[in-house]
Amino acid sequence: MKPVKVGLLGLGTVGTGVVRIVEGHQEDLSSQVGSPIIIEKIAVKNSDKARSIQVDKAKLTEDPWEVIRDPEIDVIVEVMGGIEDTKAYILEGLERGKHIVTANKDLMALHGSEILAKAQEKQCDVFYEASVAGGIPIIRTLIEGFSSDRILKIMGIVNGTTNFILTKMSQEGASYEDVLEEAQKLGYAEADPTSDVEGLDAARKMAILGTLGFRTNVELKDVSVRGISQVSKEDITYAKRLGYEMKLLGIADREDEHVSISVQPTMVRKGHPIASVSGVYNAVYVYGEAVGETMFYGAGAGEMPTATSVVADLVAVIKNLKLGVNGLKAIVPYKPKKLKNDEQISFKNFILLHVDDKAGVLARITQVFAEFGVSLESVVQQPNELNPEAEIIIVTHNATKASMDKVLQHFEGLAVIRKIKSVYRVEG
Ligand SMILES: NC(=O)C1=CN([C@@H]2O[C@H](COP(=O)(O)OP(=O)(O)OC[C@H]3O[C@@H](n4cnc5c(N)ncnc54)[C@H](OP(=O)(O)O)[C@@H]3O)[C@@H](O)[C@H]2O)C=CC1
Ligand SMILES: N[C@@H](CC=O)C(=O)O
Ligand code: NA
Repeated sequence: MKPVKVGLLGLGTVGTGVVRIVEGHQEDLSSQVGSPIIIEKIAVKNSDKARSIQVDKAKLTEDPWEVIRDPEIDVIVEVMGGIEDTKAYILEGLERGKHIVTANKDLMALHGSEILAKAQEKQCDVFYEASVAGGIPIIRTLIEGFSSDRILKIMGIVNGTTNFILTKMSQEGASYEDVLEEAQKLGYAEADPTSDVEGLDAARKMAILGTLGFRTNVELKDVSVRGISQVSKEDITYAKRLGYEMKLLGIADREDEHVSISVQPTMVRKGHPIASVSGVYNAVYVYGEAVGETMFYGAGAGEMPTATSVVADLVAVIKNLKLGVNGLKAIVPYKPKKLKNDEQISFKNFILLHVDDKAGVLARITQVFAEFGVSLESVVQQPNELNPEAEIIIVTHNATKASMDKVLQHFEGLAVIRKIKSVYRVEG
């Protein structure tokens, strides 16, 4: 029973959880893999920093290369974040025959195919369950659970920080800035929270899910992204009044082998299972041709949920080590990529307009929709209490993105429309 030696890159929110679980669940873990698991070395930025757990100082180093080059280490667990330097550490680790577990979606979304190719060449494992929806085993589910099905749609609340913010804004009327600060304190937000609130973090996760779900190489540049920084309390109030919850939703779908992947604030009808996912919780809804609707729910960020996935990957690597089957190719993105164009992408829309309060305005507006072939589900006009203008709230039926863009372009030049206040995708 030779112990398996692990090198840890990073001892922040996630790294601390990894140490807690490896130490706290040692008996259970070693009985599953057949040998003790030892965290041999840990790279940190500042080895003098006070930590919330006790670690043997002799294990700490400020030089990640020391971990990578240690011949005793079998598996590298990368939970320090970063892209270019981190990629170099991981590639060198693989070159030296070390298996990799990472929580780093930034890295996997941008360089996943190169890293996985290197892993293949070296017959090593690279597992990255924590990179999408922290504590939810969604990557394993797409690779193994749905290996027999053909996935048509994936919808995900895959960023805990923004779901936490939108929930607090909706339920408590809290301000965007205050809630963001709270999410940072709780360890949910990225080092630079712009990537959370502007949707980039979710886009990276959707690129990973899209690749696994559709077996085609979805790259970050294929994902259209809009974040939540422009979502106002007023928008959230309207959403609730109409029976929707505002969510930052990643949506990946395919029809006839053409795919589209996007991230945007979306009004989700309250009856849909994803509408009730609140706080830091994440959920991934998967629709498969054979299985139909499924949904996976759990904490998407935070120390212990994320570390659970990291350590589960570690267990998987060690089991493979014992069986001598590391480096098996799990998902091959073998399909040529065909992205939908704007004529093929279609969804329902919510539009809030501020307009002149006079006769004929509503007719003029509905005429524009008709001109571009957009059919309407509902239209409500109400006076604006503060201004001598009216508000028109429109929900369309499914409309192509191309025709909606034309409608909105036309509205820009229409004198009776004072302002296109908000436009959101509607789901559910
Ligand atoms: N936080 C979360 O809920 C989740 C995070 N992730 C991902 O996990 C990874 C880690 O996140 P998180 O734990 O929150 O990050 P933290 O910022 O809390 O921790 C980063 C750790 O890495 C160390 N580190 C940073 N740069 C270097 C460097 N150049 N050399 C050596 N050590 C370094 C830091 O050292 P020091 O302690 O000395 O500062 C720290 O221990 C990221 O990729 C993140 O995207 C994924 C899912 C959820
Ligand atoms: N910042 C991310 C952390 C997990 O990936 C989030 O808020 O979901
Ligand atoms: Na996960």
